[in-house]
Amino acid sequence: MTSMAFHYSPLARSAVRLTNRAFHVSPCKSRMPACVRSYSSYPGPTESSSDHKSRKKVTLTTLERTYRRQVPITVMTAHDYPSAVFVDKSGIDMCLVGDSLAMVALGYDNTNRITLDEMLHHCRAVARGSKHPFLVGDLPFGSYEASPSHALSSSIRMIREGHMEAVKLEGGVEMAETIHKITSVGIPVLGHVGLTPQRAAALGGFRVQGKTMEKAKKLIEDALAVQEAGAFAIVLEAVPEVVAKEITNSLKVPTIGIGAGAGCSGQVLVQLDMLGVYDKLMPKFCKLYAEVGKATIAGLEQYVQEVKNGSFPESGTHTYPMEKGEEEKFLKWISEEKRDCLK
Ligand SMILES: Nc1nc(=O)c2c([nH]1)NC[C@@H]1CN(c3ccc(C(=O)N[C@@H](CCC(=O)O)C(=O)O)cc3)CN21
Ligand SMILES: CC(C)C(=O)C(=O)O
Repeated sequence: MTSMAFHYSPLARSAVRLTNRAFHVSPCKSRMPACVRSYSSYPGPTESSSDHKSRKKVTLTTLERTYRRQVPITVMTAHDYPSAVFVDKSGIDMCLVGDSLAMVALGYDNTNRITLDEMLHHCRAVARGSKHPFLVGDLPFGSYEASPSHALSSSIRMIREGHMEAVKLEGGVEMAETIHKITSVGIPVLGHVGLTPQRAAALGGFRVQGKTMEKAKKLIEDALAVQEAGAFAIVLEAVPEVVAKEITNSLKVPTIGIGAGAGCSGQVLVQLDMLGVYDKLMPKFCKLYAEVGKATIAGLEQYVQEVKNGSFPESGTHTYPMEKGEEEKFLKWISEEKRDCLK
């Protein structure tokens, strides 16, 4: 496709050049639920600060408006129902079922083992939990590289069987024809350039990309090709801050950075990393926002201790009574049975 060849020139950059400042978004008011059912000792879920009940569904139009207003787009991964509910409740704009789940949720050493069928299983669970964010499913390794039509059938499955609204795929200039094919039938595509983990072996591991002038130029060409092929946004993973900023300024679509600095139009992190759950790998770019892993182990250890010493479960609190008067009758019958047995 000759039309897909891009030659970057800093002078020919898009007119919609955005300055990426830190934008202050006023927090939504928090509201307690009017009525909390309490038929068990579990008090029920509480409302988060983003007041998810009154939230509108995020669509491509919403995302475009957010980008135009220069408000950073928030993206977070989810891989199952509870992690999707957390994303939904916290006011995140876009929920990504990333193939990093192969590592963080399934324990593989890289992302290439997971199949499309396995991804679809996780995507459906996420779709059940995340009702407001825009939903993107990652096309896993092997499900889109062979040909544009192979990629299109995988994308259709992602929408129909995975209940996602868009797909993400890794690659630059070489994937432009594929992205064009998918977007031309109305399936939104999120591009992904820079460190593309599915190609980690060829890249020599999970390495920062675009560290030399020549490699940075190639990244800009890749991003422009992905944009021109119809991607609605592009993930920039592990690229120097200055390069990510320049790519962002060159594009008419938002960039979603991960390890790419604050100059991007939005940010994404892997949920189990930023919550301090996954402990095998912690990329330099990841900030720890909670220590859920530590809290979980402390909770489990206390449970072990209390079961062993008999303080859990507590009678009356975690137990069920018989109907009124039935316990006495039952105990009396038991003692009579025992007496009969001893005869
Ligand atoms: N749990 C998890 N979090 C992720 O963010 C993530 C995955 N898994 N798996 C797929 C990719 C791989 N990612 C990674 C993993 C490690 C580094 C990392 O440690 N990079 C080194 C720099 C190496 C170099 O100099 O090139 C670093 O210091 O951050 C970066 C991205 C991001 N993705
Ligand atoms: C980190 C994001 C961008 C991703 O690709 C994933 O979670 O797989």
